[in-house]
Amino acid sequence: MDFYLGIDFGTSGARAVVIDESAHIQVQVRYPWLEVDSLVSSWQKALLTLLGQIPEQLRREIKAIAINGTSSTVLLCDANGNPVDTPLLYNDGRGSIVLNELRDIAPANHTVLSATSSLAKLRWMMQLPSFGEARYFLHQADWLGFLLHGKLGISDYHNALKLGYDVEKLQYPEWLESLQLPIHLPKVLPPGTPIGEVSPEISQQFLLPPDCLVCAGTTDSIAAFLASGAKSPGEAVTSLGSTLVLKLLSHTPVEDVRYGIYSHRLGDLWLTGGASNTGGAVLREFFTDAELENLSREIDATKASELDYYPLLKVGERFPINDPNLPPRLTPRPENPAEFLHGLLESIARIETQGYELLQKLGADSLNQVYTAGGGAKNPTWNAIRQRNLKVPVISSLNTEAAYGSALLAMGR
Ligand SMILES: Nc1ncnc2c1ncn2[C@@H]1O[C@H](COP(=O)(O)OP(=O)(O)O)[C@@H](O)[C@H]1O
Ligand SMILES: O=C(CO)[C@H](O)[C@H](O)COP(=O)(O)O
Repeated sequence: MDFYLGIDFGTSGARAVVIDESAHIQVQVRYPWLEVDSLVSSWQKALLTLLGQIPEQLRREIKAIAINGTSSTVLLCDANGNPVDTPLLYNDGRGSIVLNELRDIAPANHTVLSATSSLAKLRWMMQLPSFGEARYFLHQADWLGFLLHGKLGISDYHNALKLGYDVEKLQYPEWLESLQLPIHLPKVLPPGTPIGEVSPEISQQFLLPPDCLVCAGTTDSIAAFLASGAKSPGEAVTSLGSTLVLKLLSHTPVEDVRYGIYSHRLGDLWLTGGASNTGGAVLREFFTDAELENLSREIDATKASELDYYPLLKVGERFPINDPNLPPRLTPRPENPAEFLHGLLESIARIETQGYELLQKLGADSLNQVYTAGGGAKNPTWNAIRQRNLKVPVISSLNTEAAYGSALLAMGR
């Protein structure tokens, strides 16, 4: 029997899922980030540890692998694929200082005109002393794929969107090519396209078949969409992970950088959406997962909390307000922890609702139901609060793990 491996590199950790030809899960393993390592060494350690945790008899039958990373997490590498500096994570807003320069280069209202876009990060990185050694600009998923197949500088059009890649014409646009940037931008393939076989070293080290294919990957929120089972325009997936990410499947794309809205291509349809900096990471600042579960049970989801927060860990928001200077709003904080949590869950639900209303106002298909992915999906109280705000059914996903979606991508689904 053939098996397929999906690996999700998220904010709080990495996860791997192996499925069989009927998409049934055979094994799933997790690797939480440890503070001790540098980013790239923790990514590499996670990749190799997760591979090693898959039972040998399954590894020997894996036919294809796909990896998703967090979107617009980027790094510079030398000619051998060695990172030359620290990566910039998806929500890093240092690109804000180059936005005026980008506005003179890119078309008005283009997705790259965000402080956290991959192109803004690249322009910021160009002033680093280490840039002189850099030969490739890669996304997290591209570099991790390279560790397995050994081919440097290959990406997918989901990860490449925020670099400025034109996902309608399937090419880098003229205005970007004409910059003649002194670095290789990745070659871009459709997500799930086989890039090559695992390297002989990886095949021998992990007893993977020599002809095991590594495929072009995707981003974590799109992998979560693929995992959910959503298929028809009007269906949406909200990723309630460390961040809040919305994806509403539509017949037409929507792009409006004023609100941090962009659209990913999915076959001949479009995943309209955006990624907020609010989400589970803010909850984790105040509550353990066990406290979230226990305190949520004390909340009456039929009643709206009067507390009106904008839950952020630090200054800066991407969507539905695209403002690198937006401050967190987390007061007044009630004595009762359940009341405080109710305010946080309700406020994040209001941001989610505002996001979907904006997408529909700007031309996306009408929302008819919302699947949920990520760690927050397991909270029935939150799902009920969200359903009350969204006024459409909030239903359970086929699978809430992005790694399952990447395994489906590897299988060619
Ligand atoms: N019962 C719960 N209710 C709400 N949120 C939860 C619950 N359990 C975990 N979470 C949140 O899920 C998040 C982790 O989800 P996950 O999908 O692993 O995130 P990511 O992929 O972004 O790292 C944490 O930030 C945590 O706050
Ligand atoms: O918030 C994030 C991390 O979880 C990423 O930005 C997320 O992947 C959203 O980006 P995209 O819509 O391109 O997938």
